[in-house]
Amino acid sequence: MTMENVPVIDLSPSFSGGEEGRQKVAEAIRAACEDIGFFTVVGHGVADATIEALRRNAREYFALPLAEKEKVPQPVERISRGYSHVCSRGLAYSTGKETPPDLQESFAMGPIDEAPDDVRGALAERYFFRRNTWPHTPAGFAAAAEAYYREMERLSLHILQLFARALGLDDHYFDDKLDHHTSTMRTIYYPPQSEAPQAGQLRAGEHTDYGTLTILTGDDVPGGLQVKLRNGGWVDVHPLPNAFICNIGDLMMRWTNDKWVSNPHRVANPPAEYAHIGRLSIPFFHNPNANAEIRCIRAFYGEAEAEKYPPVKFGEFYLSKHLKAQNMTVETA
Ligand SMILES: O=C(O)CCC(=O)C(=O)O
Ligand SMILES: [Fe+2]
Repeated sequence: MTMENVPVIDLSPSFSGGEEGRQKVAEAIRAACEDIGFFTVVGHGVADATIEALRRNAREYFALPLAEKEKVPQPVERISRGYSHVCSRGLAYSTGKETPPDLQESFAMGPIDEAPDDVRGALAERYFFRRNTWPHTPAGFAAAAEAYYREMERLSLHILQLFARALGLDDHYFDDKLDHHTSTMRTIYYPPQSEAPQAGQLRAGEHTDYGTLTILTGDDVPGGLQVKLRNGGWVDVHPLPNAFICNIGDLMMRWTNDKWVSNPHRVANPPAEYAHIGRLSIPFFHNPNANAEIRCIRAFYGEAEAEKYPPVKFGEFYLSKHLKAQNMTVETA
């Protein structure tokens, strides 16, 4: 890895620049994904007002008393819906590491669309297509989150098509693996730290994301996102105004037999003089269909190079990591 900073990529030529524009943007994405695994996008076409409306509602929500926030709790299946309180998860557990839990609270949602036929009535419907539920206050939270989620659906499909091109595949290679996607979105609040964290405790422990692509807006404050370099060092990722930070998840690594890296990242604690500042961040985790089979693409292995990962069904792969991050295992009954 040679990049020490997250590159900024203007997506506008990929919307309006025809074949040449798409190719140019795909090349820039390929360079980032073969290296640091993170890139910032501008020219994405999402209106500032859509981003701001969700950020405002999320801030209002997290400022409510705990009892109010707990009125829409995370369901017993421990899936990404509803409110999760501070210290209810540890992202480093998903990598098998023992740390104190993460200093964050969140409110999560999943697909707005209904379960497809191949999932309806199966366990996967309960885990991936459970209806979203919303608090009464702030009154605009649900609408703002759904409008933003719809924009993320559009943008993530566009970027996945650029991924396909960047990998030398047909632009639509991934389309049929994503047409009933199971993406989730979390509004996360990292509260001010009135006490020093425990040894090894972070706002978000070191991990890689489990899906295809994460698209994030976050406050640029001390105690923010950091990405791990190959030499073991950490570099701060500074969100630009009205831009999104993108990073690839484990599935891109599995599909490409490690040609693309899903890079470890974490959210650091603020230094003591900034410990009174909370941080809001909103990752959209793009995930494929529950039943999509994730196996190394033929072009990425050959005579000399074996497939590094056995084929997995996305739903099973995801649940095992997601539940591990909460010290849980999959319930199969
Ligand atoms: O809050 C952030 O900036 C990153 C959060 C993150 O990496 C995650 O929740 O997977
Ligand atoms: Fe992450």
